[in-house]
Amino acid sequence: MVAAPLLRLPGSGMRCMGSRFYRSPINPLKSFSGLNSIQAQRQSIQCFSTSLSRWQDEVLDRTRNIGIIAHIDAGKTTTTERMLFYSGFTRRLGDVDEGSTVTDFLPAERARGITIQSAAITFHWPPGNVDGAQTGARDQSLPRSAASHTINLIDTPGHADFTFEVMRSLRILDGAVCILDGVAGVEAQTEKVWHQASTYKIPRVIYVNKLDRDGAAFGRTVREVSSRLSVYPAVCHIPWFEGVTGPFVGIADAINLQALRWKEGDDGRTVKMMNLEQLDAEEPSLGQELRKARIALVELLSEQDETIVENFFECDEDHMAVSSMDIIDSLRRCVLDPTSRIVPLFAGASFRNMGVQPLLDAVVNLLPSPAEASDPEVSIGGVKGGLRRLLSGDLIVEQSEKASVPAKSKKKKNTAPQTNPKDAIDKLQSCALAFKVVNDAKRGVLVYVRVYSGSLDRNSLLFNTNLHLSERAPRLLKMYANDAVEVDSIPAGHIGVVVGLKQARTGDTLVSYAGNKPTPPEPLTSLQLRPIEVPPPVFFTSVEPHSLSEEKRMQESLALLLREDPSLHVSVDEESGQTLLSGMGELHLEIARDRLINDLKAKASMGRIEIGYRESGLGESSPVTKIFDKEVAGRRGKAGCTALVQPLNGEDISDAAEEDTLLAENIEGNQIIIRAHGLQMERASRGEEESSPFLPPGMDTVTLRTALQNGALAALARGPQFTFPMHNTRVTLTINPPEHLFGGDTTTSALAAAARQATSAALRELLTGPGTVMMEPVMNVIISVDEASLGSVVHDISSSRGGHIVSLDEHVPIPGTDASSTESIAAENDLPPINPNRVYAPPDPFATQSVAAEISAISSNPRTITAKVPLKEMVGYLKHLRSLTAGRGTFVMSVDRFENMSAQRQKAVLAELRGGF
Ligand SMILES: Nc1nc2c(ncn2[C@@H]2O[C@H](COP(=O)(O)OP(=O)(O)OP(=O)(O)O)[C@@H](O)[C@H]2O)c(=O)[nH]1
Repeated sequence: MVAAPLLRLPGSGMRCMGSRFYRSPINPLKSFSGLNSIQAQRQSIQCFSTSLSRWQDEVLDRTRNIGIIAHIDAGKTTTTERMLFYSGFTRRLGDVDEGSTVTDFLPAERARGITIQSAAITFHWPPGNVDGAQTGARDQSLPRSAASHTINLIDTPGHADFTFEVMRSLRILDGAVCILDGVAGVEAQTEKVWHQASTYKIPRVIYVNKLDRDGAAFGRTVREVSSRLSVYPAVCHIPWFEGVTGPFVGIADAINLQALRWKEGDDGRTVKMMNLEQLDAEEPSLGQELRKARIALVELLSEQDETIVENFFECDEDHMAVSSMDIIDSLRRCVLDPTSRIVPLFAGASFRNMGVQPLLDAVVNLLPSPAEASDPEVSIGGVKGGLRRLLSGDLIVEQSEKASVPAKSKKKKNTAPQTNPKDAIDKLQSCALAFKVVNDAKRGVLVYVRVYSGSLDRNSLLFNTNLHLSERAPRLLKMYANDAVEVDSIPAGHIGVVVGLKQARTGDTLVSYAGNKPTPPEPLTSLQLRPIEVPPPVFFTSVEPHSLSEEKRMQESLALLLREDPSLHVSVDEESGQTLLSGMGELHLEIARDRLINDLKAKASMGRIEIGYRESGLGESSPVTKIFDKEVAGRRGKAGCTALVQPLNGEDISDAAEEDTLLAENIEGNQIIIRAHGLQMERASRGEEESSPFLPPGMDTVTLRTALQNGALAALARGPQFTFPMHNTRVTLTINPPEHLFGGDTTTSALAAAARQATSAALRELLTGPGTVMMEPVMNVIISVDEASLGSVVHDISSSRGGHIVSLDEHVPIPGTDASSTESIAAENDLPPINPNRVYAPPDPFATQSVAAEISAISSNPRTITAKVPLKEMVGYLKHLRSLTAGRGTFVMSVDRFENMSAQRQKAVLAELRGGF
């Protein structure tokens, strides 16, 4: 008996899902009426300024900046495509396998069927416009999904090579949907991204996808969530398998006590919905299970949330009688509470067009608006804290106190004069993070920004605190995947695009400020939003232009690639003149090659992808002085300096700072110290350094410093024995002005050349003295396996691959991705483990007795191996792991550090390199 007609709602039918099914008591169209719009207009005329800010607050309240995170292939792109379709954004369903998706729009992404770049897309859910006509105080008796919301969706890549890209996207999200593959369960990459999201305290909901596939095990996945992600899954949906063991046809919803059945083979807009009684008639066992799920949900929430306990008592302790609104509110409180371990969990099969609309409702109902999101971390002049504290002035006061205490041995004269810190913060007009740079064939370079405070206006001057330069923002856009709408400003909490910036790179902080000075007042110049560390590259390849005339074009394209992706590095081998591109993984470089050659049309070819070994000195050189005196490009240049190289044994940078230190910096695994004895700087009346009798006319200390640093870096790029870049090396350059500077003859190129020659000579000196050693990248590897394969995997790692096991079943922080993740994982580790057998999960219909036993062994006891293994031994490991674990094993890895190689290993690797792989 069919209890409710198959629904095909009028028009596109797309609005119906998000709205009508889940905000049952109202007519969704009513709140969008023209009458409301006229009233809103009148109100805005009466009290423009207050209503404008209220309007902005309301718009912000109806905004969600969310991301989708998951293991590779869990179905992020497929789910995103459905979201775009149901929201009315696209008219047809994109297909990853056909290469017709909206979000993976780069040719390389379409060809490979994977997401490489994050794309930010804006759409509305439920469909409609979020404008003044709709805003107004929210009707508290209705879920938020009763009104249209703006969703800015960042599609993040899932492959481990793009971890940096994931981190970059994560820090601008206010909430996230974590997609799990219902067959594979919780995978290694999921765990990694999950912990990274915990670092930024991002509220999450979980979506178990692919429930239509053979072997899908929803119950097992739920239990894995508790044991491996260390959270309590609040099961809001349970899957509906027709006749218990038949195909997946829909979901039963424990929040609203109803079931949704999608029409088979349809585009997903036609849904049959039924209440509990109707479900009992159609699928009695599912009705019974739904009751159990509702009881479990209310019980779980009661453990965390006082209010739901009161609601429960008001309903005479009847779990079924608690209203769906009370449950949604309770879930929302738990999701937004950073101390809560409850995470709502939903079910679906995006590819079969099932489950996506209720997931969108969950995004709107449960994830935070930008105003509710956690305070983003900033650093300013060496002090870290929340942006809100900065804006209140507290953080900047703390910073100025710190800056005014002179470091014991630090030279004070380089610090710029400080304005009153409160004045500086008053001058801050907006603060934004450039989270993505994309080269668009039609529109040029697009810089995606998330605005955190104030409003980024068209034509404003933006100071880039990473590059220390200002750029004007000539055009602003709101992006809709590949399409764009021009706007005058991007307010706080929103995501948009700045067109026309020539320098800004991914990850840079941009600030605008009052006044017309070229730089903002100190210490705003050092303001950084959510800084992240770029891990060192471990693979490299050479890039060769097809002809000399193509060289310039190739270098421009490489520069653009680097703006897009700061985890790529370009260096030039001084001796061979070869350009080397290095990155995080083989796939990372392959994609870079595709981008360079196919998308940016550089006429160049790339060599073999190789492991990036390093070289390091085994002792100290003696000081080497070089005077460069040559004519370069028709101009005489003369400069000198003394270089000393030493191995770096974990010394802190501050150990090196002395009275005459011009620079002390850690760069790419090395340390550069520059000293200038007796430069005799003269100061201007304002206290700033002005000139020195030794400095050539027009040259300041910054130029001097940069030239010397560049010279040292060029020399460090090539080790004296093995030609690999130097690592773990401290270079100290000393300038004695009367001996090394020669007035007008001292050019920046002469300074750089002198620094390079002196450093290279000091490095060569090592060969006749203590010698050098090759270093190799050693990876921190986390492998997930089942109990049965544990022994063989451990044996393989420790005997065949020369790795050593660090721990079993413990989360070890992954260095190199983010410093603070160490704390967050440690904090997560401190939480008591959750017993998966005490977590509610519906039975898996396809589990036979033996399969069930195996599943329970896996889910109650999945094993995690943490090991340190040389990268060389990990090339092609996935295939091997799969064969050892009957396809179930997964792993993630990141660079731990570079380690000295034994003489024997060094010999073997060199022989292999000479003979080719
Ligand atoms: N059977 C089934 N297949 C699905 C489902 N969702 C996605 N897929 C398939 O799974 C594969 C991976 O899907 P994607 O959407 O590209 O996954 P992704 O997570 O975006 O992958 P990356 O971008 O590479 O990280 C594709 O072949 C999809 O067709 C589903 O619900 N059921």
